[in-house]
Amino acid sequence: MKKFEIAVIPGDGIGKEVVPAALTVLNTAAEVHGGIRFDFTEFPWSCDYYLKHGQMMPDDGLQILQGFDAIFLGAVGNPRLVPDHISLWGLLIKIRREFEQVINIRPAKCFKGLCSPLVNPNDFDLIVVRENSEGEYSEVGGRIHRGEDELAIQNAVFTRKGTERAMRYAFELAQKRRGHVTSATKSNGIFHSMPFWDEVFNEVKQDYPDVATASIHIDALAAFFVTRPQMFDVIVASNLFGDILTDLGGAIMGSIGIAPAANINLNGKYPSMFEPVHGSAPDIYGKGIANPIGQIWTAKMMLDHFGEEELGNKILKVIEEVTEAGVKTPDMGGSASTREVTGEICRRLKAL
Ligand SMILES: NC(=O)c1ccc[n+]([C@@H]2O[C@H](COP(=O)([O-])OP(=O)(O)OC[C@H]3O[C@@H](n4cnc5c(N)ncnc54)[C@H](O)[C@@H]3O)[C@@H](O)[C@H]2O)c1
Ligand SMILES: O=C(O)C[C@@H](O)C(=O)O
Ligand SMILES: [K+]
Ligand SMILES: [Mn+2]
Repeated sequence: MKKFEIAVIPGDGIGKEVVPAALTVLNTAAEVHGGIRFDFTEFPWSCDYYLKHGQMMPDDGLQILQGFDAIFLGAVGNPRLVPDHISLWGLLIKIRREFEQVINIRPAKCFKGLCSPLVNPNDFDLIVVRENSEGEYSEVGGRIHRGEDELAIQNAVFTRKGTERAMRYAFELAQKRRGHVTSATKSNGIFHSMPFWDEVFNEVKQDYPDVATASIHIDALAAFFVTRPQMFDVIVASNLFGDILTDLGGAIMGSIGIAPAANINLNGKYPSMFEPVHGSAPDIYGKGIANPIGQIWTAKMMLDHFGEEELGNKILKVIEEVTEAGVKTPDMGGSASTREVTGEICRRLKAL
């Protein structure tokens, strides 16, 4: 029996609804498999925790997490209680950074049974490789002269190491897929970092002559996500561009509530973290209607990471069957609850 030790952080808002749903599916998947087991250890780190303790996680939080095979997280953020930059940098981004989860992979594809808002919802199947450790997400800068003459400076940080690492990951992924990488750039408007990004891309691509490439400005690229998403295979993007593109990836699938993500530690020193693209959705929290598919598909990505691709593929297949059968939450145009969608996924998984 293979055993996986998973640290579970439901976090805030609908994280507390979709994480338990995904754990139910994971337990069902383990039953179906017969040879694996999950040990879940839950941590209450969240904005509620912050209100009680003055921090998003305890001082030794990272030390505690380090011993696990993976971290399974829901969402972080409750702007009514804690400013977003405090809560995210205190938990989600802290873990990404300290655990050197330098790549964030976020697939999007045309899904059976989903109602895409696209006029021409052509078959598309793309994956965004988001640089996850630097770029526009930086603590370098500051604010002075509070008041009328206030000034805010936010520096972006692009290292050759981080840029090249994300690009190489994208090329290697493309070699296993349809052999195409698109670089998301903005070297017409961003004077230093994006020309640098382009230079590194042009260097790195020389090492992958079997992979075709394109370099497209992020504004045009965003439009192409809507008008012809089928043109993309792998897209490599900076931290912020990748963030924005992947909400859009969710939207063109039919709902941001189904988009999955994986924060990957490449050097094996720390666990990787699995959390969907969406946030804590305070507008629907507590109604029992959050779409659990993003979190469940994220669980599938965790299984892939563990080398259990076959089981992961079964989960994805069942998710598609369930949406095709019309068991969908309201964000996808259905009327099912989180619990009903989860129950149907488990039922079909057992019946496979
Ligand atoms: N990775 C993360 O933990 C993460 C990601 C994004 C936002 N956030 C945080 O979440 C909070 C809310 O942010 P936001 O409103 O910008 O983004 P959001 O993703 O939480 O919500 C955007 C919209 O999508 C809907 N939505 C999201 N997930 C859904 C699901 N599973 N099922 C059905 N509908 C869903 C919401 O109801 C809302 O209308 C903020 O505090 C933000 O900082 C956290
Ligand atoms: O900005 C972030 O990275 C937080 C959230 O929007 C995400 O996509 O994970
Ligand atoms: K999330
Ligand atoms: Mn985001």
